[in-house]
Amino acid sequence: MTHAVVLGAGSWGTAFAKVLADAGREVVIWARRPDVAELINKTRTNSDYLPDLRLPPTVRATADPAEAISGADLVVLAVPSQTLRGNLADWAGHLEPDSTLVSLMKGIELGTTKRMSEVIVETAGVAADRVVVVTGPNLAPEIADGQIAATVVACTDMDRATLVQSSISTSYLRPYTNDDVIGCELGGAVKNVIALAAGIAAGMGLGDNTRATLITRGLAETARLGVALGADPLTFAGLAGMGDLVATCTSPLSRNRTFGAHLGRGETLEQAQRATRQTAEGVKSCLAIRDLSRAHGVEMPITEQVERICHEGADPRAAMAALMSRKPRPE
Ligand SMILES: NC(=O)C1=CN([C@@H]2O[C@H](COP(=O)(O)OP(=O)(O)OC[C@H]3O[C@@H](n4cnc5c(N)ncnc54)[C@H](O)[C@@H]3O)[C@@H](O)[C@H]2O)C=CC1
Ligand SMILES: O=C(CO)COP(=O)(O)O
Repeated sequence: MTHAVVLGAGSWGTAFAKVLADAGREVVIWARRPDVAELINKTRTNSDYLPDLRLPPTVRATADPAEAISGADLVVLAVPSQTLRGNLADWAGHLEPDSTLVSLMKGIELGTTKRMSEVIVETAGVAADRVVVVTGPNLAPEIADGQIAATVVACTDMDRATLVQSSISTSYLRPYTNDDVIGCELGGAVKNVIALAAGIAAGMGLGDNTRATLITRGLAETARLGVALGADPLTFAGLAGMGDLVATCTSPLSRNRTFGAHLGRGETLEQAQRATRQTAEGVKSCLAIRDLSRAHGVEMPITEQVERICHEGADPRAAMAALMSRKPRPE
């Protein structure tokens, strides 16, 4: 009997394991720390990340990747974007032939400016049509709590997308298939940077007009980059675009938005990092997205300013002023 493996026992990996189990799959979670695997097996909880979640009995955990991966037909990757390449290089030898690789990551790789599915294809040596991206407005604590949401399952092979769709369909999560992998991945990665901007604005005491402006103009720059990279512009009006952007820019549960709020209150990057523990992907991805946009001659003014605040010590007020003093142009 095959099982699904979730590699990464953080917030989303753990909540996603519950989704798979609720949809009827046997699930093995790989945790980096043996004590986390032991805690999950003994108490059905992962209290560091999702203290209120109780995992179903069809989920078990291990810290041994070979044991977790062998026999799995569905391999879900839920580690930070910037460690994926190194992690997968260690794991690739254990993959079953023709298993489906599911990416939950929302980031762009530093240095290479590659999307996560590209990193997976390259590192695992698998065909692109074996890689499925799951992305949408899916804040882990709400999904873990069984609150209703929808998501997108993107793959160039619709049969594989449909297979993953049925593996994660539950009474509270409604997955839609999509064949625009580029657009879906960009929507997920760039919204983290725009959520940082929304958090920075909130931390500065700016209100709802500012947030709506950042969401809307953030979506415009995401779509501009997407089109330059071959995405379908309509994707950005969907769950992987607007949907995720709204959830992340408005929710206090978002780690990116929360991180931004620390910066907006005048803290340094190091102070914000000390105050927040979980992965805020936009902090690193903003550099890679900025590089990607410049390489393709696409203007991304919000991303540029977020990068300046995060990595060049720019003052949030000066960054906002720079955005407002740009040359007037039609919408
Ligand atoms: N948390 C959420 O609500 C959602 C997160 N995502 C995405 O899922 C991905 C994973 O994020 P989360 O689970 O939320 O992050 P997290 O910070 O909650 O957990 C990350 C996990 O990766 C592990 N990890 C850290 N460094 C590692 C390394 N070098 N090697 C292997 N494992 C390492 C940590 O121990 C932890 O278990 C991110 O790309 C995030 O953008 C996507 C949708 C929702
Ligand atoms: O991707 C997410 C919701 O869809 C989670 O956002 P954060 O990583 O900012 O918490």
